[in-house]
Order: sequence, then C-alpha cells, then structure tokens
Amino acid sequence: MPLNCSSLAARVPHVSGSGRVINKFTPNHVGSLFFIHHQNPSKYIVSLSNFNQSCSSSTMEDQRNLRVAASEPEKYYKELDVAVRAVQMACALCQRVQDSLISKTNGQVQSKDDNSPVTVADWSVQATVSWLLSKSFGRKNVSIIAEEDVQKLSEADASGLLAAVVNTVNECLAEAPRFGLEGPNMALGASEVLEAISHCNSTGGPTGRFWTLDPVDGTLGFVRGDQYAVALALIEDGEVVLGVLGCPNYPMRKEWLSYHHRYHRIITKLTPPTSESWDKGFVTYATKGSGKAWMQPLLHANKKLVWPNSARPVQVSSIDDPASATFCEPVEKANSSHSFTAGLAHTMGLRKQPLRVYSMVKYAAIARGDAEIFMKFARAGYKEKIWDHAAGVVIIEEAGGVVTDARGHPLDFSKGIYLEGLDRGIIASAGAKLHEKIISAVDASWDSSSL
Ligand SMILES: Nc1ncnc2c1ncn2[C@@H]1O[C@H](COP(=O)(O)OS(=O)(=O)O)[C@@H](OP(=O)(O)O)[C@H]1O
Ligand SMILES: [Mg+2]
Repeated sequence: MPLNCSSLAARVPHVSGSGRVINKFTPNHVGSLFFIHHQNPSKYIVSLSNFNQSCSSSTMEDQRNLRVAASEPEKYYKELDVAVRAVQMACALCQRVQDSLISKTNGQVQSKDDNSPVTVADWSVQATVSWLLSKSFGRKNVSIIAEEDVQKLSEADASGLLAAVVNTVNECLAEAPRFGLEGPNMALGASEVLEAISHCNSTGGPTGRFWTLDPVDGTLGFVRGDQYAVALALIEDGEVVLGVLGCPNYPMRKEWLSYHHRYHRIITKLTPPTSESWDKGFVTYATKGSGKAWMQPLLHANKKLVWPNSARPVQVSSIDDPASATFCEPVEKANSSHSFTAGLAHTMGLRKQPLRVYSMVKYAAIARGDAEIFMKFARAGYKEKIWDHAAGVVIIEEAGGVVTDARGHPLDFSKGIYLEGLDRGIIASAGAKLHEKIISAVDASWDSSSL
C-alpha cells in the first residue's frame, strides 16, 4: 500500500523521553549504565560521561525498575557487541590499506569482471569479519551474505595478491584482543583465509538468520582516498534486526563532507588533531525497535576498546522544511540519475546543492542529522543488493528517520540477495513530512522521466 502521512508516522520509531536506568555489573561492563526504552526493553550501555546528559531525569522508581529489567533477556546484545568490535577492526584494516594505496601505487587495485576496482581491503575485511563471527558464535551458526567471492584470488597468477590478503588478515586479527575479541592462536594460512571468504555464501531468504556484509562499500571512494563504509547487518526472518556502519573518513565537521577527502587530509596535516581528539571516523549502530541509534569513535592506535567506547546517541535532523534541507545522493551518475533528482529538488523546493558522497556514509549522514534526505534512482534493470542498504536502514529508522522505496513501500530484505520488488528508487529522510513530499514529487514526475 502506498505511503501516506499516518502510515509513515507509524513507521517512525517512537522515542520516549522516559527511559529507565540500570546498573549492570559484568566483567566487560563494570559500572556501565543501561538505558532501557519503555516499549522495548533492549538495553543500551551509556558511557559514564554521557550518562548525566542522557538520563538525568532518572527517579527512585527508575532505580527500582533497573533491578527488574536487569533480569530481562538482552536481545541481540552479544551480536551487537561482536559486530561493533568486528567493524572497528575492519575500519582499522581499511585505514591501513587506504593509506598505503594512496601513498604508493603498489598494484593493490584489481579489476573485477565488472571492472569495478576491488582491493586487498575488500577480501581482507570479508575474511576477518567472517572469521570473527564464526569464532564468536560457532561456524555452523553463522550464515553470511557478502559481496566478494574467492574466484579471482584462487587463480594461478594471484598468489601475490592472496599473500597480501593473508598478511593483511593476520595483521588485523593479531589486534583482536585490543578490540575485546579473541584472535587465532596462530596466524591463519591461505586456505583458512579463503575458507573464511567463501563461507559468506548464504543466499538469504524469508526465514532464519543471516548476516549481510559489504566489506568496503563505496569501493570507488575508497580507492580515490575518499569516503567509504564497512557495513554489517543481521537479518532475521526477513527483517533487519541490527545494523553497524563503520565510516572511517567521516569528518567531524560536517561541512568537510562536501569536499573531497584529500582536502581534509591536507588541512589535518596543517593543524594536526591532538591524539585524544575525535577528528574523523566513527562506527554507528542500532538494533531494531530500540528507538535509539549510537555512534562511537574509531579506536585510537594502541588503545584498548572499553565498551561502550564513549558511545553517544545519534538522531535525525528536525528540519522538515525543504528550503532548509540538504539532500545527498551517489557521486556517480551511473549509479543514480542526477538529472532526475535535480528535477525533484526543483519541484520540492530543495534549495541547497546536493551533497554527493560515496557509499553508505550517506545513510550515516541522515542518521546523524547532517543531511535530511538521501535519494537513489538507479537505471532501469539495476537490482539493488541487500548489503548496500541493510545496516543503513535500521540505523536511520532507529535514529527517527524513514526509509522506503520511491513509492513509499518498505524495503524487502526477505527475497535473497537483491531488494526484489523495489519500486523506482530508494528514499531515506529525516521524517514523515519530508518523506511524503518526496514521494509525491516522484509520483508527479515519474511518467515524464526517462527512468
Ligand atoms: N549501475 C549501478 N547503479 C546503481 N548502483 C550500483 C550500480 N553499480 C554498482 N552499484 C552499487 O552501488 C554502490 C555504490 O553506491 P553509492 O551510493 O555509494 O554510489 S557512489 O559510489 O557514490 O556513486 C556499489 O557498492 P560498492 O560496490 O560496494 O561500491 C554497488 O553495489
Ligand atoms: Mg556496496
């Protein structure tokens, strides 16, 4: 059924101001404070420094409720914990590879059959995350759909490339304890790395549980030294129940998003951040139905990840006037029609220049309130893959936003690796009012478009 204002409102998660607070004492989380959403008692750890801000209205009754809530099951808590730590590790891996790609042309950019560039980072992240999930939950309990396969890596002339991947994976896994995860007892061999990559061969579907992973989303941005994301999500019975997005180059000053990351690098060199400052990059995450989305900074070199790693909540923007709203879209016109979105912007009264950013960083920008709208209109016949959207959708929804196809239907993650049935395009927005306007504008101009 097409979307109207009331159905949209129903889909926007209700965030109650009156959470309950508990103390929970576990080896990992001594003295952490949990925020409990009234309608959904999933627990969220809030760092002590954020506690006063987030939960200062707690009462005696709240304190009593804590003890009750402490015995409630923590749905997806372990999955979220492992997923965030694994994505943190993947971000560190990607940063190292991107730095070396940029500093020298060392042959790490390969060409896939579709000619899109793929680097050592894609395979290495996939192997690392797959290995960590299997280690944490047991190999037989872990199904993963991910972007890469081992075909190219297994070719006879790819031994150098495979060695680089194995080396990168082992370098990363050796750091697992620093991120609070268990690493291998000894370095993985090539066959174990290939096995971890090819274990990501799930085909998804309407039942059961599987992970989706885009090891390096926005490969073009990655090889160009610009924005990219690591995207991990958990899908259960066709619903995205947990999403984690690592955005290593996301600048803390949002105006830097509009520039090529190269400029940010130059400026950072001119005015180096202090070692403790949160200069760029974060991991953002949410679990379905919680009404909260979070972000935590990337782990500084040599530091140990102590959960929740200074996490703080993120929320979508409250701007609902198109004249003040920023819309973002893919950088490449081959991936989304810039002329169609320009027409929509004109119709809707969006006055600002589009923010063109590589990868699912666009979803993070909406969730953080740095932009209000994301639109993607791929050419007819292109089928969107679930790993390109799953994590971003749940994070935006829990941050208070809305994501649908361009007819207003929810995205369907239950049909295998593609978003089957996706109509016209993808729209994410900060709220129902803006969303409704975009969908009406699409309706009005669709027939006369060439899409
Ligand atoms: N022709 C076409 N149309 C639409 N989408 C396509 C197309 N080809 C690829 N892809 C998928 O889009 C992912 C990149 O999307 P972005 O929004 O990041 O685009 S852009 O890089 O900013 O231009 C990109 O993800 P990555 O491969 O991880 O980079 C692809 O999954
Ligand atoms: Mg992708």
